[in-house]
Amino acid sequence: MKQFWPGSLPAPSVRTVEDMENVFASRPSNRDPDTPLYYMYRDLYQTHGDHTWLERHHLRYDITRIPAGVINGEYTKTKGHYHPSNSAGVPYPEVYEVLSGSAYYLLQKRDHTDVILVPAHAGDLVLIPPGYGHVTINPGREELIMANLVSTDFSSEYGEINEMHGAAYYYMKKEGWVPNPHYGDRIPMHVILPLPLPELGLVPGRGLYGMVGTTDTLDVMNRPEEYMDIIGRFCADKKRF
Ligand SMILES: O=P(O)(O)OC[C@H]1O[C@H](O)[C@H](O)[C@@H](O)[C@@H]1O
Repeated sequence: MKQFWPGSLPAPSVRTVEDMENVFASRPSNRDPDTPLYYMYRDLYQTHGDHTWLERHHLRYDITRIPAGVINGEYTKTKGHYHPSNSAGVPYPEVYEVLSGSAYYLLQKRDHTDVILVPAHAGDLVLIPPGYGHVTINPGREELIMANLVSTDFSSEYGEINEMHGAAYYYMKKEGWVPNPHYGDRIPMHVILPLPLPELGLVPGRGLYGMVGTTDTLDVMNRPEEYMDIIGRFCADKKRF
């Protein structure tokens, strides 16, 4: 972690097998419920000036570590959640950066009409568009380390993902992508590659933390309604899986 975060890190929040048991394709019966699955280092800043800037812009920078692993045949992943809407009625977006390893970002529209897979590698930036629930899968053999910038003005919503036993697809070691039967008919899956979105300041090779304290348009995180044409361009670039 030292190469991604200078100095000390706060104690992480940990998701365990018990926290995740209802979102896997099958309940991980052979694992100690206290087994840690991933680690979230939240609300990070390097200087007091950065902290003030982040607070003033209602933003949070986090790092998450997802060790490689397979639980009951399924690759390790985050629990998954949706974001609520802001005062303009538009759900909050989020942006991720893969720091190390590789990731599958599985995004799904709240009305279950669309599923988008974004495969990403170290250096890639991935926008979670407003209205898409999201799960991050570690499909590799290496630990996945990723960062995110997100608004501090909301709490993630887990209810629907819990009720549906996870996202619309499970990524299994043997079978590959398996539709979650709780969603009924198979929802079409599309692929989008991580796209540079220079209008939002999202340019590959430039770290997310590098945007802290600058005048770049991280404004999208709290006022997505002002950037829907740019976000629409990202979503329109999808190819049938
Ligand atoms: O909330 P989960 O579904 O467990 O997903 C985990 C991720 O969620 C959000 O994006 C947080 O900002 C991250 O810090 C965290 O790593």
